[in-house]
Amino acid sequence: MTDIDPFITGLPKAELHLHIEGSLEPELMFALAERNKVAIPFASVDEVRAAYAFSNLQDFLDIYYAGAAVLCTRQDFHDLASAYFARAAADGVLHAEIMFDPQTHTDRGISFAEVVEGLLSAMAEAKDKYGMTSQLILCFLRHLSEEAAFETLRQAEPWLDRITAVGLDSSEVGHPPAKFARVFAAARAKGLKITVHAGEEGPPAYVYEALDLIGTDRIDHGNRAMEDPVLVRRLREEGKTLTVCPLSNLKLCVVGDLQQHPIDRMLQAGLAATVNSDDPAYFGGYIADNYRAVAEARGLSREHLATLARNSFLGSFLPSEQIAAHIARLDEYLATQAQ
Ligand code: HPA
Ligand SMILES: [Zn+2]
Repeated sequence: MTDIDPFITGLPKAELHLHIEGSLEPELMFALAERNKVAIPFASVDEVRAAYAFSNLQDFLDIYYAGAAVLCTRQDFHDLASAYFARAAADGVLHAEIMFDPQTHTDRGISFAEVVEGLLSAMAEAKDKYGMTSQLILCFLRHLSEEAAFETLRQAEPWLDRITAVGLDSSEVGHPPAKFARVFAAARAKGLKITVHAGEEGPPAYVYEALDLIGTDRIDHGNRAMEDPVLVRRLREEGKTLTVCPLSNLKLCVVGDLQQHPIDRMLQAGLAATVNSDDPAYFGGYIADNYRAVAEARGLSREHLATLARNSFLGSFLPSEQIAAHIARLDEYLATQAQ
């Protein structure tokens, strides 16, 4: 433990890039497999953890979708999210924007209602227990068709007042944002915000498509935007939030090691970068672990860390009064730390 550790844990922050299915810890995976009588291809928790050695995004996704098969009932989704909120609260998270992948579940015959109602009840509980605010981001799986995404948006209709945004995730290369331009336009017309995974493994061209063809409000990851100075200038000028996930980048070999992670170069370039956990149960750390990992590897100062936390509130989909209230908490915290 270094003296930066308690500063990071206590730092008020928002988590903007978290796949709730990616917070399924092996212990809960086993408990749910038992509860639902679902077979999983692992004999023990240790065996599950040993399987978490990935060389790219697809390696991870194959295991991640297999693990999600234990999630069947509203109670399962509640328990999953409840465990995440407890962990996030301990890491100083005041606000969490939770991505979920309905198609992973509806394609197995689980109803959209089971998934979303379980998540919503855990969100209400997190507000009561920790005062944590949260929002839902419905993600379309980009390896599936445009038609399937439209069908998912249709299924979400009764809950659209409780879903804040739509996102795009899963296998990036070969599935450019352009494939979903029409479904995002339909979602936008229904008042939903938009965030798109782009530039994790895909080229800068996919980031341009997310901006130009989808009008995305945020970019999830965005690492490869750093290859294109014109794109970097545009992201800065438009104040686009990037939801960066350092331990994910390490585990999926987007960076060779954290010493090469671009987070401080992003800040240096004036980009609205944030730090997030992506799939914490699979990548070896929750949000504070991600802050700590880059703080150490890149020698980030307290000012850098405070900027990342500030960016997380500013980039959230909360109404401006709530953003201001969260930032006031951050400023109070920073004032106590300066004494
Ligand atoms: O990092 C990711 N990238 C794309 N899809 C995902 N689904 C969960 N995590 C990810
Ligand atoms: Zn992600």
